[in-house]
Formats: sequence, C-alpha cells, structure tokens
Amino acid sequence: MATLPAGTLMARAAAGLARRCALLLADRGGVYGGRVLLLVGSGDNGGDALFAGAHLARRGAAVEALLLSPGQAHADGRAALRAAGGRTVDDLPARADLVLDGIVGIGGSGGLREPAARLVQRLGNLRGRDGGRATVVAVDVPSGVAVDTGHVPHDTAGRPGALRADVTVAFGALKPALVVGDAAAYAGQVELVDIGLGPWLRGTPVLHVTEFSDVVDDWPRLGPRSEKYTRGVVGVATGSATYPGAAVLSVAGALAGPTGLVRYAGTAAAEVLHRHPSVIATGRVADAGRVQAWVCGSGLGTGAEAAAELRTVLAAPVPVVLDADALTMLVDGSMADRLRDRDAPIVVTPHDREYARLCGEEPGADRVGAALRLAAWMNAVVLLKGDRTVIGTPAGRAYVNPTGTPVLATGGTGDVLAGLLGSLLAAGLPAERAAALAAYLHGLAGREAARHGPVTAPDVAAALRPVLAGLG
Ligand SMILES: NC(=O)C1=CN([C@@H]2O[C@H](COP(=O)(O)OP(=O)(O)OC[C@H]3O[C@@H](n4cnc5c(N)ncnc54)[C@H](O)[C@@H]3O)[C@@H](O)[C@H]2O)[C@@H](O)CC1
Repeated sequence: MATLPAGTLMARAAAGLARRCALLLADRGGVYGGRVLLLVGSGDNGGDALFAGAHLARRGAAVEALLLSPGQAHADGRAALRAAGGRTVDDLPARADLVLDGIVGIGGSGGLREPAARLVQRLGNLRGRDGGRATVVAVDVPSGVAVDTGHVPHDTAGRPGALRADVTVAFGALKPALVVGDAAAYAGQVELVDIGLGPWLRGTPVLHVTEFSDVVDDWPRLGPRSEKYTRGVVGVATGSATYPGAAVLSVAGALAGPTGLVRYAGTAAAEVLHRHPSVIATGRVADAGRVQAWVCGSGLGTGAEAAAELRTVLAAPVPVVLDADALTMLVDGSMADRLRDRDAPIVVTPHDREYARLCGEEPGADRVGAALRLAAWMNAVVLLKGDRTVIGTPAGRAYVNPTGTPVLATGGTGDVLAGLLGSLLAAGLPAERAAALAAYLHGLAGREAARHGPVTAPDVAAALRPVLAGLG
C-alpha cells in the first residue's frame, strides 16, 4: 500500500460505489434530479459515502448528507461534496430515492449507537420520486453488524442494532458478515468492487465462499478409462426397518454423485432395492465388501445393533460421513477410541441441535468459530447445517455455502446431502472439498426443485440430476 498515494483506495471505492448508485437511480427515474441521502459517520466509511455523493451530485442528483458526528466527518469528503453542490442536513429529509449508509464500516463495533439507531428505524418511511420506499445501499457492510462473525446485535428492547440494506457495495473483499450469520440477510444483494487490493492480499482468507467455478473445477469427470470401481464405490449404512426412507434418500443422494457403484448395508435393503435396483445391498456393514467411503447414521437408530454397525464403519480405513443417529451415538464418548485411532478423514454433518449435543453448547452467533472449534476438537471436518451452511476443518480453514435456501428445511434433505457427500469422498475428493461441493450442489438442487412447487426430500434428490447436468 505504501506505493499508493493517500486516498487512492477511497477514491476507487467511492467511484465504484457511485457507479452502482447511478444504476439504481436510473431504475428510479434517472440520476439527474434524483434525491440522495448520505448517512455519514465519523470514519472512512463515511468518507466513501461523501465522495460517492460528490460524484452523484456532479451528475445532477440532489445530494444531502446527514452527519452523525459533524465534528469528525471526513473533512476532504465534506469538501468534495460541498464543491459538487451537495449540502448537509440536520434530520431525515422529506424525500429520498436512495440512502447511502456510511455510518460505520469495518471499523464499527457493538451495534448502532444513538442517534444512528433511532434514525435507521425511520428509514422505512422515506419515499422516493416514484412513491416507492427509498433504496438503501450499505457502504462496504451494513452498519452495526459484527463484521467478522455475521452476528446482528439487538438492544435491550429486542430491536436489531443494525441497518437493513437492499444492496451492499463491498470493497476489495467479501467480509464474513456479508455471507454468514444473520447479517447476511441485512446485506441484501452483495456486490464487490475491485479496488486493486490484489497484490496486497497475502496469506489465506479466513473464509472461502464456495463458487460455481470451484464446483466445475473439482467435480470428478468421466474419462475413456472410467469403470465402475475406478470411479469409486460408496457404502451407505443408514435407515432401518423403522426408518427405511432415510436409507432410500441417502442412497438417492449417493447415486447422484460421481461414484460408479453404491453398496447399501442395513435392514432397509428391500426398500432400497425396490427404489434403486442398481444398488448392491446386504444386511450388515461387515458383509458389504470393499468401499472407498462410508455414509453412516440417519435413521439407523441408537441401539446396540446400530452401535455395532457404527463401530464397524469406523474401523474401515476409508473416509466416513457421520450424520444424525451416528452423531447421537458419539455423544456419550463410548466411540472415542474408534475416532481417535482413525487415520482416514471423518466428516460430521450436524444441525444446530446435534451440534449442541456434541459440544454441550449452541453454535451461537459466530457459526464459523463454532464449526472450527468442533472440527479441532473432533479432528473432523464439520459441516454445520444452516441457511448458510458453514464448513470448518481441523486445520482452521472455513467455507461458507452461498446456495442455501429455506426450502431445504424439510425432513430427509439431510439424508440426500450425506449420500452425495459420501459419493464425492469415495470418488477421491479431499474431505473439505467434498463437503463444500456437496453443500453447494444440494443448495442448487433445493432451488431447482422449488421452481416446480413445494419441495420434499425426494424432489431434492431428483433435482440433483439437472443441476449436475449444468456443470458441463
Ligand atoms: N481499509 C481500506 O483499505 C479501505 C477502507 N475503506 C473504507 O473505510 C472503512 C473503514 O474505515 P474506518 O477504519 O475509519 O472505520 P469506520 O468508518 O468503519 O468506523 C470507525 C469510526 O466509527 C466509530 N464507531 C465504531 N463503532 C461504532 C458504532 N457502533 N456506532 C457508531 N460509531 C462507531 C469509531 O469511533 C470510529 O470513529 C471501510 O469499511 C471502507 O468503507 C475504503 O475507503 C477503501 C479502502
């Protein structure tokens, strides 16, 4: 950064922000004559808003700045706005098409304070030229959210201490709050402006957001020499006479994956074969034959027979996915020796209640931290399910999945995910990549299924095929 003149990054950020704001104004009657309100705090985030406001004022917008700490607002930014014809105001104006939130950015802590908190609650009343609600654009991050965790603080009356934006224009890199935790919903549509940080972004980011190109790059492809055993064989030890559906669904997920063969071991073999005749089924894990990865848990039960099956799975020198009942059976520590002695990777896929049972506490507001803590403790890859599923590794890497959708919050979709994940492991993907890909594709399948109406778990399994066809 030492080679850049002072203010260069802010100038780039403000120019990118102004470009995006101009497009939003164009949708609402044009930049010229548009009314823009800047909410300006005491730091550089407010400076970005002031310089962007100056750009818009030069293009004919009526720009007003409400300075929350007038003595501390960015001096050069104020001067630029004044020179461009903008002015300051003491309270919310009667009208605004666009509001820029420059109250606090990455330097903020502890939620919005007064007077900003009260002001933000009144933004919903602001109307634009077209009579519609003013569009709220957050500068870099929505003010008030915990930038590193995505936590949204609330005041003592239970009101959120953060601003809710329609669009967030982020500079240089996505911050965790834009993709994970409750804050992700406060960010609205997130857009990234490249301000040329590339050469200075050293080291590994704390959080990877899985992208479509990652999935395209990592998905195992068929070649002329592919045959069913070289593509990998996945074993599925799920379901029971009581819960045959769990077996059918996890096998459906596994069949959609890249492996050449699915073996099923359990007491729902008849139902599995009836629904999926290509599967090789047997009653017990010990009789299943060779596999390159196991999926174990959902619908298995937690009795002595289920525990014996889980022990057999854990004794196999291959990667395993542990889900649902398998996680419950880990809680009392009786499998600790089997877990400790394993060299091959383990992926656990808890939802919040399973996480709490395993850890003794809820994941809490910092879901990335929660996934990483459990991963380190169990020496396993942790796929913590949620609206934004988070994956943590024992080595301290974290991934967040951006494709989640509430339609997946229905019984059995986790079984489909576990099956797909097992297939990716059996095909040879490293555990964290397999988890990231499975979560991403599972989310896309949920969205695809929702296009055709209310979603059930079999719909998600079926929708994996068109989604995978889209990988090319
Ligand atoms: N760091 C960089 O390389 C760049 C930073 N830029 C901008 O600079 C921002 C960071 O600027 P700053 O470090 O000055 O920090 P901020 O502007 O985010 O906030 C710091 C100020 O806000 C006050 N504050 C903290 N928490 C508050 C709260 N809860 N309520 C009210 N006031 C609070 C602090 O006392 C301090 O005066 C980024 O978010 C981005 O918008 C951009 O200009 C581009 C380049």
